[in-house]
Parts: sequence; structure tokens; C-alpha cells
Amino acid sequence: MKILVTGGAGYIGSHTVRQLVKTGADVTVLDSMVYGHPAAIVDPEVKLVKGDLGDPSVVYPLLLQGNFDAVVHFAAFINVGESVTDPLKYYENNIAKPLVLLRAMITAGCKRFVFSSTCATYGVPTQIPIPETEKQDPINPYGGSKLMLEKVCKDCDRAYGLKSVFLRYFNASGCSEDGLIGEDHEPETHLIPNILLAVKGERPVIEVYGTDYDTPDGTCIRDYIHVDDLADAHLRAVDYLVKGGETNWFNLGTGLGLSVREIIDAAEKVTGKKVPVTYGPRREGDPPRLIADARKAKDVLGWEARCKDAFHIVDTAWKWMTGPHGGHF
Ligand SMILES: NC(=O)c1ccc[n+]([C@@H]2O[C@H](COP(=O)([O-])OP(=O)(O)OC[C@H]3O[C@@H](n4cnc5c(N)ncnc54)[C@H](O)[C@@H]3O)[C@@H](O)[C@H]2O)c1
Ligand SMILES: O=c1ccn([C@@H]2O[C@H](COP(=O)(O)OP(=O)(O)O[C@H]3O[C@H](CO)[C@H](O)[C@H](O)[C@H]3O)[C@@H](O)[C@H]2O)c(=O)[nH]1
Repeated sequence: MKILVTGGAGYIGSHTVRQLVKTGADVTVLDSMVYGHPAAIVDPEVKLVKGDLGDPSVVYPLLLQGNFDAVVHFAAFINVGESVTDPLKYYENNIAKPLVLLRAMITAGCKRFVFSSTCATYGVPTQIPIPETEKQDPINPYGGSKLMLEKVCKDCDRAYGLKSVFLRYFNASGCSEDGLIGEDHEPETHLIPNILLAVKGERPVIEVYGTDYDTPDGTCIRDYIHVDDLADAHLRAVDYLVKGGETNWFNLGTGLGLSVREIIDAAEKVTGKKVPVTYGPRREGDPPRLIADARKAKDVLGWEARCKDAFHIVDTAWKWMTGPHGGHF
């Protein structure tokens, strides 16, 4: 199969590219490299096109000549806080630019699209765990941009027969088992890498955002899903579409909630070191609890999180931080 992966030089994209290559797929990556890393693509047979998905002079020739069976779309901006202060950056990159990609796909007759959505499309949920039937009411422009692209894809199905799968990830975490690739965002806002950077002395401390939530230890609860489990779901989503599946959407999480404090405890066990912690106020826009009901992904895609262990997730992230790249490409 011929697969185009946008954003394949980023964190989740690069892990998925490795798994796609293992299945024998012929993979082309389109990445602007604004936040991606060429070294995150470790398989020499992968073709890397450096370009912007909103640039028709790149995207049209690529789609028209590529004869792709499917497009797996990771490329987006991902910083929730920045989306509040600069929403246009997010609406442009996460909505307007994918329109160019989608138009090129339709023109080229490529009608299978798998795309990275997020639990942020639910905003503050009314039920835990969160099923896909929960009302989507995002509380920041990042989540809003992902919900809008979901709507665009549904309209493209009705109008052009484009079949899409939206994968609504909960908290992507961990790194490849061999420590060869991993999470290297700049700036890094995510909890687990920031804890480990603090252990390594690359940050002075980790600040816990809020200790007064209505949770057992007062800190926020999230559903941390291993990046290789996410990658596996993309392979299954492509397969589902190739077999004639209709446009559909799935939560991807473990179904288990872990507090910020529990993640810090796991990091102390993994590293054998004390995590330098300060306690600060709540971060604006953080829902207290986000946990996936991922039964639909199991029923339809046969997907289930294999890793349900905070220790293992943090351990793989620590392998990356202390491996040959030292956590930075
Ligand atoms: N990390 C998470 O916890 C999480 C959670 C839910 C959803 N997601 C979604 O998953 C996807 C991947 O996230 P990630 O953590 O791997 O991010 P990342 O920043 O590591 O990867 C995104 C990649 O897309 C590229 N890119 C961005 N805009 C582009 C453009 N216009 N043209 C071409 N390339 C472009 C970047 O250079 C980067 O390599 C994103 O769509 C994100 O919204 C991530
Ligand atoms: O330095 C930090 C960083 C995070 N946290 C806390 O740790 C938890 C996880 O925070 P992350 O920033 O790692 O992840 P988010 O839950 O904010 O964000 C993730 O889920 C979002 C959906 O809500 C988006 O999809 C986003 O891309 C994805 O990274 C939150 O309770 C946050 O308050 C801290 O206490 N200190």
C-alpha cells in the first residue's frame, strides 16, 4: 500500500511511520519541518518531502503522481495555550491548510483520510469515561480547529465520497521501545517530558498546575496513551477504510485515569531520583478529569491499548531521554 503521512517527522507521526514500514507499506512523508525532525524518520526507504501542506505547488504534484491508497494526516500545531493567544495561527494551519490537501486528494481520486483529532474537542465533558456520543464543545481554539476539520470531512464524504476516520487521542505519551525516537517538542508543554527534563536538570523544576481539583489527590487526572498504541490504531484505521469502512470516529485511550501526582511518583520509581517539584495555580482551560471510553475502537477496529501501566510509559520516555539522542534530535 502507498501511504502519504503528513507531519510524519513529528512525535506521533514518526512512530506511526515506523510501524507502517514494518507492514511493508510504501511511505511518503510530507512535513514542513517547522516542528519536525528529519532524524525522526529512521527507515531509509521512507521518502521525505519537505513542504507545507497548504502549498498547492507541493501538494498537487505529490497527490497527482503519488497514487496513494490513503493519507494519514498528523500535521498540525498542537499548543493549546498558544491557540488562545494566537487563534489565527491555529485556524490557518489546522483548518485552512488541510483544505488544500483535501482538494488535492479529491482531484487525484484519493478518498481515504485518517486524521489526528483530540479529546479537546469535548471541552469539559459531562460524563467520565467519555464516549464518542459526548457533546463536542471545545473550550479553546486548538480543540475548535480539530472539530471544524471533522465537520469538513463529514461534508466531503457527503459531497465527494471521501471516507475519513477521526482518531480522538487522549494524552499521547511514551516513546519507542528501543529509545531510538521519541518526543522532542520545542517548546515542550507536556507533563511527562517536562518531569524528565527536570530530573535531568534541563529544567529547574516541574510545576504542578493546581492541587485543589476535586480529585483524590487534588491534581488533574488524564488518560495517558502510549504512542505505539496510537500508531497501531492508525494502521487499523487505514485497513478499515481500505476494506470499505464508512466515515467514523474513535476515542483512543486506556480507560484509566492517572493524576499528575501519580505520574510524578512513577517518574521517581523509573529514574530512581527525586523529581524537583513546585506547586502552582491551575492552568487555564484544564478540565479536572479526562478519561476515554474507547470501547468503540475495540468493537469496530479491534484496537485496544496494550500498555496500561504508567511505569512502562514513563520508562520508555526515560529510555529516549537517556538514550543515544539524549531526548533531542
Ligand atoms: N501530542 C498529543 O498529546 C496529541 C493529543 C491529541 C491530538 N494530537 C494531534 O496529533 C498530531 C501530531 O501531534 P504531535 O504531538 O506528533 O505533534 P508534532 O508537533 O510533534 O508533529 C506535527 C508535525 O507536523 C508538522 N507540520 C505542522 N504544520 C505543518 C504544515 N502546515 N505542513 C506540513 N507539516 C506541518 C510539524 O513540522 C511536525 O513535524 C497533531 O495533529 C495533534 O494535534 C496530539
Ligand atoms: O508542566 C506541567 C505540564 C502539565 N501539567 C498537568 O499535567 C496534565 C497533562 O498536561 P499536558 O500538557 O501534558 O497535556 P494536556 O492534557 O493539557 O493536553 C493534551 O490533551 C489535550 C486535550 O485536552 C490536547 O490534545 C493536547 O494536544 C494534548 O497534549 C494536565 O493536568 C496539566 O495541568 C502540569 O501540572 N505541569
